[in-house]
Amino acid sequence: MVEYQDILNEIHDTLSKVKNTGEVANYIPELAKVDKNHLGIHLQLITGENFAMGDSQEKFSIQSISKVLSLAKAFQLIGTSLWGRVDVEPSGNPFNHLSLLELENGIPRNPLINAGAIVIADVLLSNLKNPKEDFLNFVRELSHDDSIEYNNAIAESERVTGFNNYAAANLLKSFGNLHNEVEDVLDFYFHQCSIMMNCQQLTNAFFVFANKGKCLKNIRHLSANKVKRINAIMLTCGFYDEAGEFAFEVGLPGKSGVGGGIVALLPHCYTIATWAPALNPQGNSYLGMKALEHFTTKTDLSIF
Ligand SMILES: NC(=O)CC[C@H](N)C(=O)O
Repeated sequence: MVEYQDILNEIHDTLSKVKNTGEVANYIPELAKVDKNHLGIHLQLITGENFAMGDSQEKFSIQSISKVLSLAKAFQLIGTSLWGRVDVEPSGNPFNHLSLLELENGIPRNPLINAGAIVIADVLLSNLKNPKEDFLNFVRELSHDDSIEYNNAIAESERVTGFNNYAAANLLKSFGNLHNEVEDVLDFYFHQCSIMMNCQQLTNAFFVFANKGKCLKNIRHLSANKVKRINAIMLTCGFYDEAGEFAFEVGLPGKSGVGGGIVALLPHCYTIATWAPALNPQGNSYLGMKALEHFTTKTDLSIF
């Protein structure tokens, strides 16, 4: 029997002695206000048991973690026709890289880099009646939690400094791969990134990817086939130019966000979320990566 709580406590002790060389994201001014010394972990087993450590109940902005949830909704809505507008190859580049997009005629490398997520946002705008409301409801349904909300101050903070994302959206528009107006698509995108969740809520929302498409309450939201594809995209593209490093160190499909969150999962076994706001130079949580490396090494529970 694995002593999960002991392992989480050990990780906390080990990491509290590590010099945290990361920095909080400051290109979105609202995110720069967060204290970099938080550390939380929540573990949700497929059997229903839960284990937690540190600041696992504090909410933070999920940022790019939302890209997996928007992808799931878009895939649920329009199926495989999605792959005509966005590819499924790792980019090997930072999340906001632009030049590949021009070279590859406005087809983003994958749905988890910014340009890809902006195309997904466009798909949702075209296929949902009340896009922001409907998407938030989808996230709430997956998590079984109606308290989940957008953070308008963070969305606005990102909008006024979002020059790179405006560039990506305009490039996509020039190639005909954005059907709605740039301003409307980005308004949706900035809001999805602003969603506030804690580690436990993230493990609940991602349960569907560990459980062949069924959520914690055993309701089917996605087919097992779609979940297989989404997990493959998380494994190969979830950490941008550090996807190889995350597979090597941790060995799980997962997704990070510049709010300092990471969520990862072992199919048929567990979901786990970490929050530690200081980021490494690739934009992934410095201590979160270390915590997950310790966890899969100590438990010997990774996909490999
Ligand atoms: N990696 C991230 O979390 C980036 C998301 C952020 N909202 C951006 O578009 O820059």
